[in-house]
Amino acid sequence: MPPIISVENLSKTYATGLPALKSIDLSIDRGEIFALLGPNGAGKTTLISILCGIVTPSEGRASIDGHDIVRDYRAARALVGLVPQELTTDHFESVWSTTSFSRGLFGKPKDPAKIERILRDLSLWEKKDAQIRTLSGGMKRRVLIAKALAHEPRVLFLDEPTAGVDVGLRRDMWALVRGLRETGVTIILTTHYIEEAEEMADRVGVILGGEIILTEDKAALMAKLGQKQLTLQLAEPLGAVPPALAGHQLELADDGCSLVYTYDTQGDRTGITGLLTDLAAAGIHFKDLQTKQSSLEDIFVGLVGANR
Ligand SMILES: Nc1ncnc2c1ncn2[C@@H]1O[C@H](COP(=O)(O)OP(=O)(O)OP(=O)(O)O)[C@@H](O)[C@H]1O
Repeated sequence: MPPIISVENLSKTYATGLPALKSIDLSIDRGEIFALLGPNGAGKTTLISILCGIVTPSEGRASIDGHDIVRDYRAARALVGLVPQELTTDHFESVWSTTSFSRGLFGKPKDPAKIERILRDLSLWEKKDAQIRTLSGGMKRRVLIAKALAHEPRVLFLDEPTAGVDVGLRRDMWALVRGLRETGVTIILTTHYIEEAEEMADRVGVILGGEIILTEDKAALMAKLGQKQLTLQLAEPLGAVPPALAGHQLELADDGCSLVYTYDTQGDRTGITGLLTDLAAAGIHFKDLQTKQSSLEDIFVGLVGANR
């Protein structure tokens, strides 16, 4: 099946002369949850805004379910729901009317049962008649999601969906997004919370300085996450790794006081037992040890640092 979103050679230079996106190529499959990670100013919102028809690209092409986002704007836009980063809602409207109005904007016939379903799924039903200004920040964010879903989009863009949201609500939001995916909606989210991408995404893209520097399946990332390091603090410093230990993936710290062993937590065998046996046989004693798991955050920080 062709990808639901296809982006080719997409660039954006703002009137200020700033190149916010540089020749982006990207394909998003139907039904996947794709997390777009990147530091402030990397170009995430610009990319989403172009795909939603809010910002015009300077170069290149993008299509949503085969509809070109420029030439076939209406058809492309009708397939998309956008939950913006900032809380922009009409404060004096009720939850019900603002959500129903959003559906009407896309020319969809009134469907109170559909709106009710959306509000119930978002735990907003009890608040359907409340003015938006009376809601908490977390509820307002859910109203934005309700509005974005009102016209039954096939693709949902969530720009920083859980910024400023407490931990409990963040987990609720994750469950909600997973539920949406179950209904066949493709989800693209931007986030600064690496944990969020780790928790939810099928695939992760890293954008930096307007360029996508990596897209990878979460499974592949998990293999990277599976790396662990065991650091052994030695009782006596060493000048070099003894030849008897050459078979192990060991590195000696510069001061010779610790040995670092890197291993794969997802492998059948970590090799730790063999290492400890060989260390004892070589007469090497250690006074302390610690292990450290590399997280998606470590990988992300490493990637961003290496590409700056
Ligand atoms: N309307 C605009 N005019 C000029 N420059 C802009 C405009 N909008 C964004 N930019 C610039 O384009 C670059 C990319 O911004 P963008 O908002 O896409 O980044 P982002 O990755 O979403 O950042 P954040 O994580 O801070 O939301 C930034 O340098 C920003 O200052």
